[in-house]
Amino acid sequence: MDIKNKFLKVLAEKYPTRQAACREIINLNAILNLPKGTEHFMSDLHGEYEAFYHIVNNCSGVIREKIRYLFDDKLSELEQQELCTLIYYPKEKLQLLENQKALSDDWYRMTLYQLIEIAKLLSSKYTRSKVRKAMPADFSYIIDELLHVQKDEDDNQVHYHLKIMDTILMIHNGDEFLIALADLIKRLAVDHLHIIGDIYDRGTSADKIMDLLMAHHSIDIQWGNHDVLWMGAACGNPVCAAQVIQSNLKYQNPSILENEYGICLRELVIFAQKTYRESDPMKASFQAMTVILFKLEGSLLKDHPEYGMADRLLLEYINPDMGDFSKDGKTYNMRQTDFPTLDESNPYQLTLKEDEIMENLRLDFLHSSRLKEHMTFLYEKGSVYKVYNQNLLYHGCVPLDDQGNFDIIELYGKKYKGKDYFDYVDSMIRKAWNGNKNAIDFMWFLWGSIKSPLTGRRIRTFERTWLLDSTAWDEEKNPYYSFYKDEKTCNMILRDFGLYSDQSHIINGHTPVRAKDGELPIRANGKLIVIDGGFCRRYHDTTGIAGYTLIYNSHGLRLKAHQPFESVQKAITENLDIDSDSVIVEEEKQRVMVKDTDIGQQIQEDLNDLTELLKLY
Ligand SMILES: O=P(O)(O)OC[C@H]1O[C@](O)(COP(=O)(O)O)[C@@H](O)[C@@H]1O
Ligand SMILES: [Mn+2]
Repeated sequence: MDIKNKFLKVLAEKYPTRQAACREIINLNAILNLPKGTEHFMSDLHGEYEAFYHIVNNCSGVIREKIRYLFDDKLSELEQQELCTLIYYPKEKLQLLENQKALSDDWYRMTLYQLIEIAKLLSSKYTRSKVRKAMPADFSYIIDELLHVQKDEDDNQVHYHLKIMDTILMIHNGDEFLIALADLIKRLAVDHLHIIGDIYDRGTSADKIMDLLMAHHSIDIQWGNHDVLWMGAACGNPVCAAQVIQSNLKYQNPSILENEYGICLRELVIFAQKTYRESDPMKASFQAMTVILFKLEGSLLKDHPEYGMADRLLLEYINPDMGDFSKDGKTYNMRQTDFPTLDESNPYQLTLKEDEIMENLRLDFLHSSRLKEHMTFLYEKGSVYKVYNQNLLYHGCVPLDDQGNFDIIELYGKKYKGKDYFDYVDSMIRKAWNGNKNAIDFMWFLWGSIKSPLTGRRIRTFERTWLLDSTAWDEEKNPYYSFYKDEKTCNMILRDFGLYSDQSHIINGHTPVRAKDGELPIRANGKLIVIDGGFCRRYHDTTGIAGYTLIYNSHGLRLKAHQPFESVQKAITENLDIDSDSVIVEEEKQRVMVKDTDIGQQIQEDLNDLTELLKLY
């Protein structure tokens, strides 16, 4: 038997009769002709758990739009807003309403009815089976019934549904039912979530974001430079670990290290207080860790001349006695002038104590079970880039040369560019997780190099931390960031990744969009979209808004520009939502259906096989 017949024989086991095959063909064809599910794109979450949690709950403003669409002439602005909050935070809002004695059977009846209307609207573009699978198991039968009211002559169905509602209320199951409906609504509003990198650093609670992402029904992640830094630390790279600790100390956020990931700073704090003049323990620890960081960085870069980052060997230019820094005939004053552990004849050597402290910290990263859980998830759902429904997603850049051509990167006797380079980097990141020493070291290159697809900048932590003269802080950017405004460049990149369609876009994170200076997130005649979510509070002054998220549904692409978020507490008590303006990036001439998507392609292949099988029956 040839391979094809063998395959059909296996398929025949699944569809043993002509009718079984026919039924599947009809079902699959039906699915192909439904509108595509909604994709949401977010990036640069930077540990801002509350703002992220809110955007996930309000589905980038989509819930608000649906409520307006259904109830604008029936409910006041305030009532609509209350209903929104109830969907976003059902448990908390119910508690609040109960405290205010605002709950009654009539309220439940009216509210549950409204929620069912919203769920009906959102479920209309999915198959009944898919919607049912999305329902919380305890209520799936009842919700399924209620979503499919059919009017008959005597209104029997309506009567039947009223009875269902009465029973729910009689046995005081209204809260659970309401929560189940609110969850279903949010689940249906976003079919798939893309996170285009930088979950970690700056904000306080990246770990809580990770917990939330792990509970999401459908998600992919493109690693950002900050994520890869944490991944490097979790793989056992001491330089990555030192950088993670240094920047979290800078942001006065030792809690994520100590309380969430069990990385114990005690030894470091005691050592720093004993060794440095600074009296504040956190500041002293920051100074001690910064010195350790640049010593480790120097040693690693000396081991790896192939990274081309020797310009980062900077400790040797410090004059510890003068407390200044001289290089290339220029002398700079320094923010830190106390260097008790720096040996001028051997500046990159850790002292015995520094080495002992750092080794213990490195082991803490390596052995933290919560970190392992989160990193395993990042590895499973993540990659350097993703091609999804004809779009290309990545965090940083595709390295280009000064002429705007793909830069050729030579590593270990091989040359890479474009997609091949991305694939190489992806494989190195995975090797690091499997303990390959060279790959573990490489994680530092990916954090700091102008040729790293995740970073694309010459990272200058040394200058930014220590030199007072801010003209030395500028981080040169990869030429990509000037050429990516050209449609030609974007098309060149897309083609390299096998994307030739007019509907293809590059979706990029990493760079805050300065909306207040009139900067737009859309580049290259619409071919490239930068969607830094701008969750990071520290950047709000520079950008003027909180940032952007992107929505791709069957009608096209829409950007949502979000105003800054106050707090979950205020959202619940005062119904404060994030105000979001919608900008249409591209409207599809024809509605995009499942048949036009990646899943549609798979279904079409299944259909072809089934049609072959049918011929044999
Ligand atoms: O603004 P901070 O937190 O001081 O960090 C500055 C550093 O972060 C970076 O901006 C990288 O972070 P992003 O990827 O979020 O831009 C570096 O370029 C820079 O050295
Ligand atoms: Mn970034």
